[in-house]
Amino acid sequence: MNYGFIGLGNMASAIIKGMCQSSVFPPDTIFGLNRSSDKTVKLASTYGISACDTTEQLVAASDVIILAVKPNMLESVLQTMAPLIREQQLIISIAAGKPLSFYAQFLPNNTVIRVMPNINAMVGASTSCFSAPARATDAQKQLVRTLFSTVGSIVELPEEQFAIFTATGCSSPAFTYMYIDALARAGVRDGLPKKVALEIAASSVLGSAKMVLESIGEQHPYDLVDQVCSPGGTTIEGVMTLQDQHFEHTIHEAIRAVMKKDAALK
Ligand SMILES: NC(=O)C1=CN([C@@H]2O[C@H](COP(=O)(O)OP(=O)(O)OC[C@H]3O[C@@H](n4cnc5c(N)ncnc54)[C@H](OP(=O)(O)O)[C@@H]3O)[C@@H](O)[C@H]2O)C=CC1
Ligand SMILES: O=C(O)[C@@H]1CCC=N1
Repeated sequence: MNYGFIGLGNMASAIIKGMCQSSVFPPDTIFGLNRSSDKTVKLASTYGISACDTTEQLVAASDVIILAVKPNMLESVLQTMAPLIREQQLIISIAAGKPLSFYAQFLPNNTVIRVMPNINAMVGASTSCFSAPARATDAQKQLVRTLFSTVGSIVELPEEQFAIFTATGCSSPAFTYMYIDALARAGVRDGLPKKVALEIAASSVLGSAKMVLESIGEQHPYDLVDQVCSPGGTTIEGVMTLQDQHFEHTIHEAIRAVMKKDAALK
């Protein structure tokens, strides 16, 4: 089975890295095509994947085609692909916003599966989901699970939940990076070197995420908050300041803004 990536930016590079580092997907089964050739050349030399110069070459070589261009490039990519595609080829798209019905306009005879990974795929820690049409076979869905398991975890969701998964699972790393940097910056103000402050903040966030994951169903996150807040202590001052400053509401509004933009991409 051969795999062809169209678009070799941040996400495709992360997925190709995961595939090549697994023992499941040999590099000689992976093909790549990018608008500018520098990224193709780099991935070919780093991982040993095959570089394609044209859509014709990539489509001819691939059993599974992974679309990893920005949503605004999809229409022209799909128009170029449509006359070249064979019915048995599986299409996987990781683009935000575009529903399965969008792809069916261009490729009515092919199975298209939407996958939403996140940028933590770069370190093998993506939280991913996929939505498949009724026509998708169990083997096609299993292939998607196997492929994206090389860069983290993956669950199947109904397409109605794809946008909120994208916001809470795949846009949120940006918010979390901002939070980590804000903690570190505050540490710098009080004398910590930035590198040390970042290590402390990121490590604390990692541990906190582990605590939440290991207590789901047993303790509410606010039970954990209460365990940090000593009566009359220091942390409660920070917690109440965050509440006064609408910390939670700000996060909710950020997710709402992501959802609004996602809907506009359709
Ligand atoms: N970044 C993220 O956190 C996530 C992104 N996504 C989705 O993944 C997709 C890719 O995002 P990301 O990797 O961040 O974006 P990038 O901009 O890093 O990568 C997109 C790549 O597509 C290439 N490209 C553009 N047009 C064409 C074309 N016609 N043929 C071949 N290659 C083309 C670009 O080439 P060039 O080098 O010339 O610019 C670029 O390398 C998007 O649809 C996004 O919604 C999904 C989950 C998370
Ligand atoms: O910002 C974006 O459009 C993509 C979708 C999820 C993360 N990044």
